[in-house]
Amino acid sequence: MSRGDWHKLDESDVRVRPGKGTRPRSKRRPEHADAVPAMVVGVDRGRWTCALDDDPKRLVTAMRARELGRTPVVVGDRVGLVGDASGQPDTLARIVKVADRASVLRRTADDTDPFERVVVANAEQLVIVTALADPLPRTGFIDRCLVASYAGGLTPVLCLTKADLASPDELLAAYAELDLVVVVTRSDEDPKALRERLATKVSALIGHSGVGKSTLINQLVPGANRAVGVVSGVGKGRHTSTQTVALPLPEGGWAVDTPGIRSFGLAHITPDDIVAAFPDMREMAEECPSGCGHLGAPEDPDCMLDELVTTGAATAGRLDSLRRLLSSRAGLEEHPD
Ligand SMILES: Nc1nc2c(ncn2[C@@H]2O[C@H](COP(=O)(O)OP(=O)(O)OP(=O)(O)O)[C@@H](O)[C@H]2O)c(=O)[nH]1
Ligand SMILES: [Zn+2]
Repeated sequence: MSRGDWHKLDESDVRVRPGKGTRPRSKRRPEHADAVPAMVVGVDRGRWTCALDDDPKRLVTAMRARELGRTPVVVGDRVGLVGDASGQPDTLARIVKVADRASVLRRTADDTDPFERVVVANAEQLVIVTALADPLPRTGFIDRCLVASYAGGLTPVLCLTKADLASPDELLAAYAELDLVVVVTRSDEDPKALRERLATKVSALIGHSGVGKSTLINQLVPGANRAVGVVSGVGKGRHTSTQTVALPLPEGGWAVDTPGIRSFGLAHITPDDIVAAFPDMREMAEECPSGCGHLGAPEDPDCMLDELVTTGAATAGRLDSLRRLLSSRAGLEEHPD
């Protein structure tokens, strides 16, 4: 908002980002000065597998301390452990602290579900795995993943698999204006570019069944033994694993496999959450009427983002790309994935 506009301010103009799950929790917790730091790498029926000091060789099984109540603790969470953290068989540590999250990959059961679940915490990247053929790529799915990553504070990486079957050119053109990191892979070649992209970082991988995500993870993580399924019809495959799990990369960092997650409800995300991820647009969006959905005419005829194109600050293609993402959020009734 420019200075001259101050007199137009009303309370609804005061923009407070709705931190939601990312807000620091203020619940009173006992101090545990002796707690040791660890990262959650797996969750199974009330037991959390944690890597002490992020070391994949020092795994400890833990339970959630009573004082944490029902605080969700998910893969990627940075926790503090007390009790027996030796990792010996039949020992159990206790999670007494959960650090504020730097990013969250959330989902809801569908767009109308008011309950959102964090599925991965603190991932720096979201790798959106999409096959170029068999099954055919779905831009609706890619767009929804992009929205979820922008809103959750993750950097999206588009990974186009099965390049031996089809050319990536059409998809690359469709996403060119978004400045995405794109890597193209095929199973008969080492995924070097992706490997380099993931090194030392925590990255969540998401993709429809059959796109080759398990094949990729097996290439990236020796010994991961992710079951490779058989594609049977468009987007259908065999599901062998359903647990989200962080797998250690030989280069350092973690690949978080999210086998059960193939869709996102985006009900909790506002248009401003998405625009905030576009540094060249967010300032202008502050000039928009309050409640602007930034879609442009006819939905938002007074949206100021068109001004960026008029003045040459952004290309029409880039604004169109942003608006396509915004409408993938707005199109609540259409939920193809
Ligand atoms: N032609 C070709 N086939 C591939 C490639 N990558 C994977 N496939 C095949 O695609 C099928 C599905 O691969 P998966 O790795 O199981 O796919 P996924 O995404 O893990 O699927 P789910 O295990 O069902 O979640 C398998 O038959 C693979 O052999 C590739 O780059 N090219
Ligand atoms: Zn607007």
